[in-house]
Amino acid sequence: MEDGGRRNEEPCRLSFRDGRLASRKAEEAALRRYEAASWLESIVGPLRLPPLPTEKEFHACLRSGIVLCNAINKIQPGAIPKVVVNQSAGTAWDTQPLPAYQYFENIRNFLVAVEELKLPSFEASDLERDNEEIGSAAKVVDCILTLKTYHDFQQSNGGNGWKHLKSPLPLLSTSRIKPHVTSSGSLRSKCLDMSTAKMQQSTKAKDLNDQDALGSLVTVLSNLMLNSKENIDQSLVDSWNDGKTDRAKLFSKIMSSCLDDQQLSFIQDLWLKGNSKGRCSTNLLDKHRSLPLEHGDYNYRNQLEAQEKELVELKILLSEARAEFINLQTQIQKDFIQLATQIHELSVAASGYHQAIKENRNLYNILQELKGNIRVFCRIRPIFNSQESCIEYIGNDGSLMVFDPYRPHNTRKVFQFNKVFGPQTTQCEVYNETQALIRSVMDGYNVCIFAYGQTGAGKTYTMCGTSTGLCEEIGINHMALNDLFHISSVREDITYEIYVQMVEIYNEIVRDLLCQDATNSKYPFEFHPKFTSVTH
Ligand SMILES: Nc1ncnc2c1ncn2[C@@H]1O[C@H](COP(=O)(O)OP(=O)(O)OP(=O)(O)O)[C@@H](O)[C@H]1O
Repeated sequence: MEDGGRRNEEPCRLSFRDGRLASRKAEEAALRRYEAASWLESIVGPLRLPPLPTEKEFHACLRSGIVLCNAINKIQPGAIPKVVVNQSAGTAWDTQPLPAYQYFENIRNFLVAVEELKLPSFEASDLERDNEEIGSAAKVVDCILTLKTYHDFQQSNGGNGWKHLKSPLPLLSTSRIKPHVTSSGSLRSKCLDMSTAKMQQSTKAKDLNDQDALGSLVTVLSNLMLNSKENIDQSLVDSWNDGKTDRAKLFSKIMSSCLDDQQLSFIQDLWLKGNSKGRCSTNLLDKHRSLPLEHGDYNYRNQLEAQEKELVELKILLSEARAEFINLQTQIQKDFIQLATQIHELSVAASGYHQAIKENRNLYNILQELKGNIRVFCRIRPIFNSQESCIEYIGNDGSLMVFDPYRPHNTRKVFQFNKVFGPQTTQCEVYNETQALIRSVMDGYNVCIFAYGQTGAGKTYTMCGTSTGLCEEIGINHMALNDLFHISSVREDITYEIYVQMVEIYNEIVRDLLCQDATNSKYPFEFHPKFTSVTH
């Protein structure tokens, strides 16, 4: 009552679903009928059936048994020695109907022939006019399509191999299958009768080594399974037909649902022998492995076991490598953290260092200021030839006493300088006294060094050196520039731009010494990227 009540609650939904299912099944049955009719026409000639014959039209065509007998005789010559025909009408099925007993003889002969081929059969009554049993039409179509498959298989393999197999249909489609079906009626019990095939496997199945034969076998088995699809889940059939699912897997699934272990073992033996690449389904392999093997199958089993062993070893290696990788990764992370800490410490130290340098520079420049922003040095040139020296005394404190050699007692004079360089003083010693000021230039201070004296006193010699090219005789200008470039290269954090001008002031005339035009005296002159120096 409750069920009935529930059904009444959703009548539309249930009837719609049922209607869709029925329509789909009817459509499928029509297609299969079309396929069967087309094949029969290709074998026995035109049947004068409409393109999509109804079940009634199809049965009417087959009812005399002439078409079926002719078809089986074509694919198995002599299967039915005598086909009863209407002499007046020839072999056409739709001219004059035969008496019932005559066409019954044809149908009976056909069914016997089919049975001898161990193909799915049906009952003669399935073709009777008043038989409306559900599935009777499908059984006839199944039988014809299996006959078609058998024919295709024969053509592709020269007739070899088929006899090893029995179709599932004799077991399932007709009343003859009933003794084989278990009381539970489960799908697993509805299996192929492979016992005969198993016995013959060692002799004839060995012929199926070649890939084409194996492919055909798969096709045939698949078609058989699908032809007997009342034994298979509708979902599997749908999956097969939609073409999206991997057919090899689907085949394996179908086989698993229709065959028992022994039968699976047989199919698998064939598959393994024909498929050296081992592409067969894993499920089948597992089932195959659990069964006792015949001689010759041990190679496959050994190969499988060796590969499994290698796989296990590879897995162990992989896990070890993975663990090692994780260790390394952890170690690298630790190293990175340590490195980051050290870099941070270094940057702190560097900033402290820069601060210290800055303070140092400031102190340095303060010291220069304290020493005096203007410093006056005196350099005494060596005496040449017969000249007489006028130097009386040179003090370390920058004092200098001179006298007139012609009047030595009355003319002594003392002068005070920051420093006095004697006649033996080298260029380097003179530069050392000015170097501290020159370095202040690099910290932004303005510095001017110039030489003053009478003609021939040694101004040019001191500032520019001589043209001998000797290193110890280069002047203060060159040494100062060397020093400036050295400091700029050491202080990488500061970019310096250095320009050079060389000017002569002589007789109140200013002249650019680096200019191509020596007469140019228009001041200010263009800067040259060398150094700046002024001589007097
Ligand atoms: N300290 C020194 N040691 C050796 N030779 C010197 C020294 N000073 C100058 N001389 C030499 O004395 C000569 C005259 O020097 P210099 O040309 O430098 O004088 P000046 O002051 O530049 O003269 P002017 O004003 O006429 O240009 C040069 O031959 C020079 O080599």
